[in-house]
Amino acid sequence: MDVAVGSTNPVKIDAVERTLERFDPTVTAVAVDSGVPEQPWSIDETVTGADTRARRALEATGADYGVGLEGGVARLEGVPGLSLIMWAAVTDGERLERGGGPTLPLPDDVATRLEAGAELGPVMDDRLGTDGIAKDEGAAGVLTAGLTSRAQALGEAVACAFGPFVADSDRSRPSR
Ligand SMILES: O=c1[nH]c(=O)c2ncn([C@@H]3O[C@H](COP(=O)(O)OP(=O)(O)OP(=O)(O)O)[C@@H](O)[C@H]3O)c2[nH]1
Ligand SMILES: [Mg+2]
Repeated sequence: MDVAVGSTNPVKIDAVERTLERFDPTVTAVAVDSGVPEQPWSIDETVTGADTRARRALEATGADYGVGLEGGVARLEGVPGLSLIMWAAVTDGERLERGGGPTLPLPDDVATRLEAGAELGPVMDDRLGTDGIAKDEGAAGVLTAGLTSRAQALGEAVACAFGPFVADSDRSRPSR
């Protein structure tokens, strides 16, 4: 199975490789433009970024599947404060399916800086004195003290978006 990922961020490649391990995939990283701002600010923008990355990765390679992963922030109805969200899109060139990853609360000082126009990765680096945390454990790892990691969190989104292509549709349908 050939899978093209619309990013060169190693953490996104890792998320796809570890999630699809059972299919022994050949995973190719493709630099594409997400078509949305570097820091998406809504579910809509985040999902659109994931969709565009998936389509462009597939177009650029002719792989079996294109995968797009996008991180964003959003104020969610019923959830106080600013949330970190992540979405995946998978396409085989005909259909496109989407899946969401975990949602994390962002600390108020981080939210304030994002509201002023900053991007999450650099804000986290500045706060921690690190360089490139988004390519490593990510905000998801830091804000959970390692209980999850960015690769693991993104992997859940990949699994949910990939499911419709590989699940047995009869068995996955609820029986009645
Ligand atoms: O979903 C996430 N989970 C995390 O744990 C995390 N830690 C940092 N960020 C930041 O979120 C912004 C958009 O992310 P993003 O999808 O554009 O990724 P990216 O910029 O790292 O890679 P890419 O654009 O080269 O593919 C960027 O500022 C990332 O640094 C995370 N996003
Ligand atoms: Mg980015």
